Amino acid sequence: MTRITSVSLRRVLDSRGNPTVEADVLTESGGFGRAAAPSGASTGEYEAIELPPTEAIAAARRHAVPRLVDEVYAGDQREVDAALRAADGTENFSEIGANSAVAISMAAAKAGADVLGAPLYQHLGGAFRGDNFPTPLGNVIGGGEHAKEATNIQEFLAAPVGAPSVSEAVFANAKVHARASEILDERGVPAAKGDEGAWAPAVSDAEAFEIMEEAVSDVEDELGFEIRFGLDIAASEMFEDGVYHYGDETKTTDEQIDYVAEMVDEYDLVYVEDPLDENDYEGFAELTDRVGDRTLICGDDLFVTNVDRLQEGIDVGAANSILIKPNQIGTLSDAFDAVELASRNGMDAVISHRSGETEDTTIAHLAVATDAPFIKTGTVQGERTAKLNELIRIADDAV
Ligand SMILES: O=C(O)[C@@H](CO)OP(=O)(O)O
Ligand SMILES: [Mg+2]
Repeated sequence: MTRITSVSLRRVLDSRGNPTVEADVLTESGGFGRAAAPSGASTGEYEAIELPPTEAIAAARRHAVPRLVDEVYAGDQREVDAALRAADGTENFSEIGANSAVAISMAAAKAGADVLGAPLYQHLGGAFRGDNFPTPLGNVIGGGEHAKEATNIQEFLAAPVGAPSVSEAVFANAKVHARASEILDERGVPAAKGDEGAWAPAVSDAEAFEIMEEAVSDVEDELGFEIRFGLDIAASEMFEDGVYHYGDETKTTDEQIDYVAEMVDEYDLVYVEDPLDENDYEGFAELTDRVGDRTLICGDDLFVTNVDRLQEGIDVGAANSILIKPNQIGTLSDAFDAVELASRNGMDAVISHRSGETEDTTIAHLAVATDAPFIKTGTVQGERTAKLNELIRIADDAV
């Protein structure tokens, strides 16, 4: 039997040194699952609500735990997540906190997998899951909300699309990260690291494009397979008073669309996330119309893993992919619904970490379970390598 017999919650450290919620779920037959909530810095306006961990834990103990313990089967994820929603009673988890909800949802999934003796990706993806692996999008240079005084564009992401295996892809991104450091050195530019372990040099976006192009092509030559790159512009963070702010310069929406379209062609970008403000479905649609045949235009803050917002986007052709972050919506069931709606409409679903992370590896399993073309989960740094190494283990049948 997989009935949940205990849910315990505690505060643990995240990678920024902030407290976050960790959940342990135990079942009648001895199944065990543990998971921790990640946390964003460049959060979308429409994300589910993250409460201060102490409050989220107290509220979840009061409202959610009694609805789970002795009531729900860990293997029945829909039932677990419905109990979380019922316990919360709001649209956006403002009562128990999306951080408590997602930690419990993921921990229950792991307990369910444990009971079955199956790896999590198989429990979530089913026996007839494909045998594809996601290409890791690796954050190599970044700024925005993740590092002060660095690039305006939040993330420059290496994408080893031609790697023959997930392991070679992971190591390729690490090489691009190392090569970018050498190039910065050659140019005499010192660089600290941002929240996700990307280099955070005080260079212009134009210079970051050059460095990425050089780093990617050097590693491509060395390894002999295709490596491209992409961006998370996180444009909502730049958008104020109707214009996009690049330091002292500004761009109107039309100029922003032209700029991104030009960069897609000049650098053969494989992926562009949040090129426009989170409320600008029309701008997204125009850009997708212009370049969506040759690159992924991905909605993160635009869709916030929410099926209603995604449906709005589908109706106007606002993007051709969606970023999936379980904590933006609060449960794995909701995240799966978003993946399903996207794929029914011919859109790609890309699975993603947050800038504040823990050693939790759930998203590696989620990416394999959902057959995601890409997973965005950093390049180096422990909380990022936890997921990358888990992908290697999954490919090696070692989880
Ligand atoms: O914008 C993003 O895609 C993420 C992760 O890279 O950042 P944050 O978690 O700060 O929202
Ligand atoms: Mg983003």
